[in-house]
Amino acid sequence: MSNHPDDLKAARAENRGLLTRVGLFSVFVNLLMLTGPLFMLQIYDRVLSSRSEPTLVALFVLVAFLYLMMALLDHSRGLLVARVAARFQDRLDRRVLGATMQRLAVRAGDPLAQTAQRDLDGIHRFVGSRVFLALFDMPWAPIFLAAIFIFHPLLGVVALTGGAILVAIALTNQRLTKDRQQKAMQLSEEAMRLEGQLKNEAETIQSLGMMETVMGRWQKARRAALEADVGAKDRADGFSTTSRTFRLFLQSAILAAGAWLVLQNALTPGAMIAASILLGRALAPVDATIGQWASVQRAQEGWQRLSQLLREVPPAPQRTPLPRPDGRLDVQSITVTPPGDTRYVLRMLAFALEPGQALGVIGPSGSGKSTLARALVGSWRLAGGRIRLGGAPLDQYDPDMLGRLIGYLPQRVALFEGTIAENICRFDHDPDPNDIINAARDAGVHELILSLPEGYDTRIDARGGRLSGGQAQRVGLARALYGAPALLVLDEPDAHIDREGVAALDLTIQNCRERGTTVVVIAHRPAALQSCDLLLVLENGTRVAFGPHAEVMANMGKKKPSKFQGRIMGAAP
Ligand SMILES: Nc1ncnc2c1ncn2[C@@H]1O[C@H](COP(=O)(O)OP(=O)(O)OP(=O)(O)O)[C@@H](O)[C@H]1O
Repeated sequence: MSNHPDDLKAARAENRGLLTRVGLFSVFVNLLMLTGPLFMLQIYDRVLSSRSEPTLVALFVLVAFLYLMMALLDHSRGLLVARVAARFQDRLDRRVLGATMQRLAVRAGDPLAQTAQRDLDGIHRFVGSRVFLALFDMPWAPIFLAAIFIFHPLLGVVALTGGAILVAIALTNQRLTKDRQQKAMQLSEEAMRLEGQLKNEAETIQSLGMMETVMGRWQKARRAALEADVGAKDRADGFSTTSRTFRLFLQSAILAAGAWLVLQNALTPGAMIAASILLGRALAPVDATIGQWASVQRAQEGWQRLSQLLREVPPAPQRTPLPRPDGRLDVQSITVTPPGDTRYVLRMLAFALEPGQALGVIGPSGSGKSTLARALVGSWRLAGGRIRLGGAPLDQYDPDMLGRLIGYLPQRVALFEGTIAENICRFDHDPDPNDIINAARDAGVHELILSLPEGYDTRIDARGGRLSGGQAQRVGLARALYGAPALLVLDEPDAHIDREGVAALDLTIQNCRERGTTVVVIAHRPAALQSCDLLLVLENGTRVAFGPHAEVMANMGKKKPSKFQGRIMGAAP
């Protein structure tokens, strides 16, 4: 567990000044709430008995002024909490999305990361709402109840007993609705996740004729979420109605008790009415909180989940900027386990490359090639060993800087909504157009981009838009080459390309090598590895051969060929 300061608490502390003001305004608003009961007292006990019209007018003007003040203060605290909520969200937006991305990059589908942004929204909505203000009014309930005691102890006892019953209803509500609400939220999350997946894979679903079945699955998930939601709402509504009705009944009960006391000449009619109003004021925040309990709970649980996520994904520490490294790559006995897993997928793997060398990595499916690529680009942490680039361990580089030093073409190329140029320069704020064009030239995709209607300014969507799989992969290669990285890691760059594309790739690797860029290429087809001077063979996460390309191939040929070796040796370029 990290010992970095809790981001949520820090964001809350930043708003302490505003929240203190909300508290202060709440003091005055609650004091001004006494206007109604006091007015009532004066009308019944002073105006009606003295039959003085000037007193009535004076009191009325005073009351109008006090109510105006109360409205202004209440509105001001409403404005303040809206700003607190906005500031809180703005302070945490980047941090939460950053932690979400960091977590999802290594643990796809992580539940904490999936809900993080919605949790932050839930807190934002709660803090900016009236029910949040009700929490500031809550401490005044005992004071109002004590004031009722001053009128008459019997009224105080009625009010206190009623208040205790209402609090008991609130606590029971919390205990009994919690599980249902959690279940409803969880099912709704699942349905939303499924919906997101369906939208992303709409094309595949349609072409595989899966529309009916997946829609059925989705509808089942939605119905389950709806049913749970209705169940949770039913129970919450039951409590809310009980609490509201009981509060109204209590006001009548206190009026009845007051009337009885008036009949006994133990109380004035003004005090009877004032006590009833005071009771209403005292219990209003409890009632409001019960009515909006779902949003209170959502915010509370969201806070806990967010707090756990931010604790588990601390912000990247500030690194002393290192000088730009050369392409020396030293992989020192690394052991890698996939995030959230305990299996070793790479074990004690070691090799070293000099600037300008190119290493081809081959091995059967599941042997750990992509895992090596992820470890080399620093996206998967090492369980043991070290990787050094230009002499410095990868974790000593600033992550963004590392991203620029290492060009990476993942197995599944993901492009982003924007122009081709923006995609190549990774949405750099102030890119040098020459760097973009050079990267595209190096990737052999410049001519192709020029042939598009708007050239480099052609807009594409997340799926590549009008680009074919092979074209998207070459744009991905240009993106990897942008900024002349010190190390280039290509994971199956030949997956979607034809013979011509393979020749272009070969040229790209040669050019990189001449510039001193170290290249690691993972490929199934030997043709894609022609310009690699070294070969690494992986099997079951361990190194079974490493050395000059020709030597490794020759040795593999001498051994009794395994199914995989046979494929590699026999495959035509
Ligand atoms: N995110 C993950 N979580 C858990 N295990 C994983 C994860 N990604 C890969 N693995 C496991 O790690 C092992 C190595 O996978 P890797 O993707 O590195 O193989 P590969 O050699 O690149 O295979 P291929 O040639 O099919 O792409 C496999 O057994 C795989 O099941």
